[in-house]
Amino acid sequence: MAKRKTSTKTPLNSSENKPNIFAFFKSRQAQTILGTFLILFSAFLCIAFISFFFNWQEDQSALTELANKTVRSKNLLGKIGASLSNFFIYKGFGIAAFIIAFQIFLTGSYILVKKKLAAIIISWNWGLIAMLWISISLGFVHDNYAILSGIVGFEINEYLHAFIGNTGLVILLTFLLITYLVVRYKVTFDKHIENLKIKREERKAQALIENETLTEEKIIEKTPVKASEETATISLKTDKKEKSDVELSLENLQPTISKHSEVTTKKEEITLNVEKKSGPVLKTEVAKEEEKGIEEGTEMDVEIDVAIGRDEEHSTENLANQLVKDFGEFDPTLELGNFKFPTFNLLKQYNESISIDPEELEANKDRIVETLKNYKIGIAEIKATVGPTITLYEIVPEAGIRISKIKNLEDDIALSLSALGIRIIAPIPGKGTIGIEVPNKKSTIVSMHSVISSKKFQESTMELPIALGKTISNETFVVDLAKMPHLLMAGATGQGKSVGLNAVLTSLLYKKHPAEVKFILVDPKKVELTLFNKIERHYLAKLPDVEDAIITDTTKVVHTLNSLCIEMDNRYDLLKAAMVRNIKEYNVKFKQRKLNPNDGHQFLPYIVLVIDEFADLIMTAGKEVETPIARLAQLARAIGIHLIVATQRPSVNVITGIIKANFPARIAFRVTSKIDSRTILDAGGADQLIGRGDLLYTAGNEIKRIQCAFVDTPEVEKITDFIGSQKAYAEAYQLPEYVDDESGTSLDIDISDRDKLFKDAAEIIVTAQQGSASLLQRKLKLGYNRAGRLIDQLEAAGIVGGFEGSKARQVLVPDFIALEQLLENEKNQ
Ligand SMILES: Nc1ncnc2c1ncn2[C@@H]1O[C@H](COP(=O)(O)OP(=O)(O)OP(=O)(O)O)[C@@H](O)[C@H]1O
Repeated sequence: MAKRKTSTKTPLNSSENKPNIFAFFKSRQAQTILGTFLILFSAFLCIAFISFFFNWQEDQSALTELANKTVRSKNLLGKIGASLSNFFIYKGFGIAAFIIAFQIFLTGSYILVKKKLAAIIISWNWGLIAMLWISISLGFVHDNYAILSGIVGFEINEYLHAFIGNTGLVILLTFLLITYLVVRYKVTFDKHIENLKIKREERKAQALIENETLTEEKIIEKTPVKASEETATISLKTDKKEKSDVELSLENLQPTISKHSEVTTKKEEITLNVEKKSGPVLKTEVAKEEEKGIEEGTEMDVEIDVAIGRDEEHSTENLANQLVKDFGEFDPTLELGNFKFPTFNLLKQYNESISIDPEELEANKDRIVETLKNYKIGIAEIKATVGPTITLYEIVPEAGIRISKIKNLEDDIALSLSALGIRIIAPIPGKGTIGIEVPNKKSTIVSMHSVISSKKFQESTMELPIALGKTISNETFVVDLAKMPHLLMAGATGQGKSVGLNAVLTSLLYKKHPAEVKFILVDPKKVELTLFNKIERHYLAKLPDVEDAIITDTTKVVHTLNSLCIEMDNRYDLLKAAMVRNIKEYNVKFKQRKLNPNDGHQFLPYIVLVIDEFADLIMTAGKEVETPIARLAQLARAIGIHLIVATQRPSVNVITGIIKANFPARIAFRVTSKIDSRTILDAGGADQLIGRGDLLYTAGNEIKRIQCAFVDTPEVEKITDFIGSQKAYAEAYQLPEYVDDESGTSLDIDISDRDKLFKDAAEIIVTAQQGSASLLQRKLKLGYNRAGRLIDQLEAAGIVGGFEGSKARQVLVPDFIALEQLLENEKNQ
């Protein structure tokens, strides 16, 4: 029973299995197998075809005896390869038979990537047509080589030749080729004709744009004829862009086009797609244009976009460029265009050839060697470099000797050498040697003349170059004050500090035009810097309504420092408005006329604040000077304010931590104790200097020993006379006004006690209708305290409302007339 049941079910199962076999052929597995087979078969054919071209004559006998095992074929793929090739090439289409291999490959790939059957059929159609055409053409060109055209090509060619002759055949083949290209690849002549037209129009438009100037643009906007020309140009460009989009899309879609007649409809669809793409972005504009009755919305939208972009570019760039073209770059030195820099002959020349007695050298060497030997330090090598005031003996100790041992023996070695000013550098940074600096018996003066006239200084491109003196190897030492960015100088009395300051100032006078740098000189001793009074209207900066440009009074120093802080804030505002990071970039932009002077922009000179005898100031004014100095030192570098602070007493209560932290560049002349040396340099050594301009310089890392250039008072006098006798500015550079807290009174309500800028402030506040202290700070160039006090007075006068936290105060006076009335009424009361 059971058996029967099974047997009855079998036919049913077999009928169900049938569609399953078909299903297998339809499955992806079968498709993958078929696709792979076709691709490999195409490769097989290709190899066979290529091989056939080389061996077809020898293989003829093999082809006739296919079944005979002993007859071998020379074809790489044997007899099968040879006979397939013979069939497709010789008896078929010649060289064009490769298209068959290619079509098989394409079919295999299409199956693998699941392309539709229709696509495969279309591809075969085009392939076979191309194969036929090539075969006939080759038959025509090489009628002697049947292998190239195959028998099919050869025969058809012969047949056609008999009917239409050679010329007819050429015409027919050309026509067929063009038809093929036109139908298959949509090659039309109008595209080329259009391209030619567009190119010509573009050239015209380009010429038009190039000729446009700023003024012409304005005319274009006003004149409808020219405006339409511009529109025409842009629409032409747009047309071209749209076309290329369509072409691209068509190419991409080509394989799916099955009939020639579909081409036109497809093209329409694609054009629509392009419009849809740009649609959402420009939707509102489309609506606007449609309202105006313009049919082709997209084209107009793009036009508007392009026009806006171009206008913006021209208005900003061209204005600055045009100004530079018309007037050249802004020249800050123009006002004193005839200013002459001081000449070299104002500086005294000394005999500067370094001469050292060889005996002295030898004796020093012997003593060094001997002294070190006493401490059991062997020397492998010794080398001497003779400088203007000292000679450096470089020692390479014997292997195994610890450097710290030599360092510890510094005092003993100095004693043995019985000379002042021995400094031991163990090891010399960057070298593996130990340096012992020994003063020369006869020192040479380094003249200011020699350092100023040196190539290094004259050709320097630094912002604020300072020729400080000469190094131990007799090279001119030039540093940039702008990079330091602030300098601390210390040294006991009579060691060359004032000469050092003069050297710094002289360097700047020789290199910088009065328009480029301004000095603020603070000299509590009242004698050192007085000579510079003569160049007040050229190089000095001072507070308004102050008699002397050189500041000697402590209260004035406090005012000046606070005023500098205001100047610093104002400069930062200018830099911010100009969107630059530092004074250098700002001035470059200003010179290129990219900043409008009507917006408050002006060329900014560097400001160098020199304070001699800083200790005196700290003793008398304390925190009052320390706070603004620290603030300036912290922030002023970017806006071109640089400080040079000199002191006799480098003790910790003068050079406080906060000052020290902000003055990375330091110069130490000879000091009296090691502690002082440590305070100024964070290292010993300054106590070992020999004085008379012998100094140690550090910019935060390595310490360098320099012989300061010597500039005497008569020389400085000559220089200041030379400059002072020339045409000057009307007055010294004006610093912003500063009124300190104490000068205001608490009785602000009293009209007579009001700030003298009260009326100006009231007018500014009423005009702007905004009661803020920062507005006054900006407009009147005031400090925060004074602006705040003015606001209080305005409040007391009933011009602005009460304090409202972070919000600006309310302005209670609506206009100028009301303000005038209010102030008049006050007076009458
Ligand atoms: N670079 C130098 N080369 C040669 N001699 C120098 C040099 N610098 C200073 N001297 C000598 O040292 C003397 C004192 O120098 P300077 O007046 O600069 O000292 P100072 O440190 O300013 O003293 P004080 O603090 O008392 O004013 C000068 O008169 C000069 O003779």
